[in-house]
Amino acid sequence: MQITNICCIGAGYVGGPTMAIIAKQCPEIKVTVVDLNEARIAAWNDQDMDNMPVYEPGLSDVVAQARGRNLFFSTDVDKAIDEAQMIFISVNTPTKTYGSGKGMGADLKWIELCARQIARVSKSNKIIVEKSTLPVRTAEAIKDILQYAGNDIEFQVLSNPEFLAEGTAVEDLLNPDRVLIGGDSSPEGKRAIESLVEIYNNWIPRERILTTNVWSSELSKLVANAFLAQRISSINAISELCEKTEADVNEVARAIGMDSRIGPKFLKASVGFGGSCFQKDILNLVYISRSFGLTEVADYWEQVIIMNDHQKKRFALNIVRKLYNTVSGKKIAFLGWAFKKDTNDTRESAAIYVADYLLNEQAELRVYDPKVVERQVYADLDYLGSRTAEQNRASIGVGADPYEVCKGAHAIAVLTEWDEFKDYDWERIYDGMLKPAKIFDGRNLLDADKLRSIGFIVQSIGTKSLKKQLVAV
Ligand SMILES: NC(=O)C1=CN([C@@H]2O[C@H](COP(=O)(O)OP(=O)(O)OC[C@H]3O[C@@H](n4cnc5c(N)ncnc54)[C@H](O)[C@@H]3O)[C@@H](O)[C@H]2O)C=CC1
Ligand SMILES: O=C(O)[C@H]1O[C@H](OP(=O)(O)OP(=O)(O)OC[C@H]2O[C@@H](n3ccc(=O)[nH]c3=O)[C@H](O)[C@@H]2O)[C@H](O)[C@@H](O)[C@@H]1O
Repeated sequence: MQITNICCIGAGYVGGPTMAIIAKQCPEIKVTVVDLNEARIAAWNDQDMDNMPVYEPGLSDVVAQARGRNLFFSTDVDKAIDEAQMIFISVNTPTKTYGSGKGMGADLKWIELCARQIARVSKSNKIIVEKSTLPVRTAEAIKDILQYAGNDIEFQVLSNPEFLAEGTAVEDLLNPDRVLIGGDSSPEGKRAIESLVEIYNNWIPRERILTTNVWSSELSKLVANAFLAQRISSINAISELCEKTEADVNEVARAIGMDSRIGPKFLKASVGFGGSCFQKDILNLVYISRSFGLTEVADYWEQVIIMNDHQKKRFALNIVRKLYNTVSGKKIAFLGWAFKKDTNDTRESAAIYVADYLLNEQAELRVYDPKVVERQVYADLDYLGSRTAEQNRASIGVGADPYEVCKGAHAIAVLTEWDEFKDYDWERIYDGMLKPAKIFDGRNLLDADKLRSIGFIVQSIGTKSLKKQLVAV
């Protein structure tokens, strides 16, 4: 089927950028992105590109090019469903916070609501595309709901998981390693797969478009994220060993990464991975494995999360230890709050958990992040529920000037690897701090030797310098 009208339910970090790129690359297809969240849709439609709800390098240009031509953002979900031949479901699938599977399984209520709405509104045959990350066999539930709608409409359900990383979404979407499409092996299923292949084939070579059965596609997405996160937990585990042995984790990562069987990517030791997906998707994998009675499999993958939690806590406790075992009333400046650079997304950011530990120790925190606004920092802490909103606001401040944020601080903690941090006037920052001025670099981002020559005491993750500095402290 030649697709000329697409709708995407969910205008978030995936729905927005993904559809913007399809609209850019396929000017003959009308793409409508819908969401229940009116403020979000208004922000996507804002003429001032600085107000876009998702910050991604290069995205505002893509949206500016296609919006109003063949890319539309709307809250009229029914109308968009009715008109579309192909409907992407790109809604949130967070970890469940209640009932059975609480804290482990994916909450699929928004997926089910979409399926019911599609079943209710549709008057013509449609291809439904799972873009959200879903537990394996979710397509079965979606099919059930659609089939029992009783309206004699033919629905094909495809799985087309998204592999973009935030901060590089535009680049990843324009030039993906692969596109994965899972579908039925029936003639109708194959035709549906082919319709989606044709869309991607407008800019992605056919050999990079992989087609599989639905279940392999659904499961591959969870597995890809689990493997990526596992590499980070592996190198973070080694970072702790490096600190005890005077090995340098950067050197170890380089040495092992040059083995082509291991490869150099995703070996950067850090304060711990964050983001909306790694933890949720691994927990989901663990939950599914346990539900099949696969205890060893579940335990194996759960360790990736346990190690990540340990790394975040270890970083925070180290700050306390190096500030003479108390941070009560001490000012600590946070550089970065986003879960990685080049995004305004803070979901599951390591910064939130490090802040929470330090606030429990009665530290006074000041935060600077180039893209995260004050209300988001408060919302993230309030969501944890560790203390009241008033208490959070009394002990953490957010500033728009990094020099002001660092002024009078006992220590600086680098939580996000924003490039601009490297280029600051570090002598000026040093002059404004209490002495000894300490930097805890959770991203191994800064030039530690240069900072030391200024007078800072620098603690990086997994480097021998940590031990040497210990002696100095
Ligand atoms: N954030 C990322 O980088 C990636 C996310 N994913 C997956 O994509 C999915 C979406 O993730 P994000 O875009 O980050 O989530 P998000 O939370 O940014 O966006 C989801 C949007 O769906 C809307 N929504 C929920 N139910 C709705 C309904 N019934 N009708 C209309 N709109 C509805 C919400 O209002 C929200 O704006 C998740 O399953 C996630 O695991 C996959 C790859 C990358
Ligand atoms: O399903 C998803 O949501 C996406 O999850 C990740 O993308 P994302 O979370 O946006 O960003 P990553 O670059 O993977 O970084 C995740 C976290 O790991 C950290 N990280 C990454 C790499 C590394 O070597 N070390 C490290 O600590 C980052 O700082 C960040 O906190 C995957 O990389 C995407 O392929 C996937 O589509």
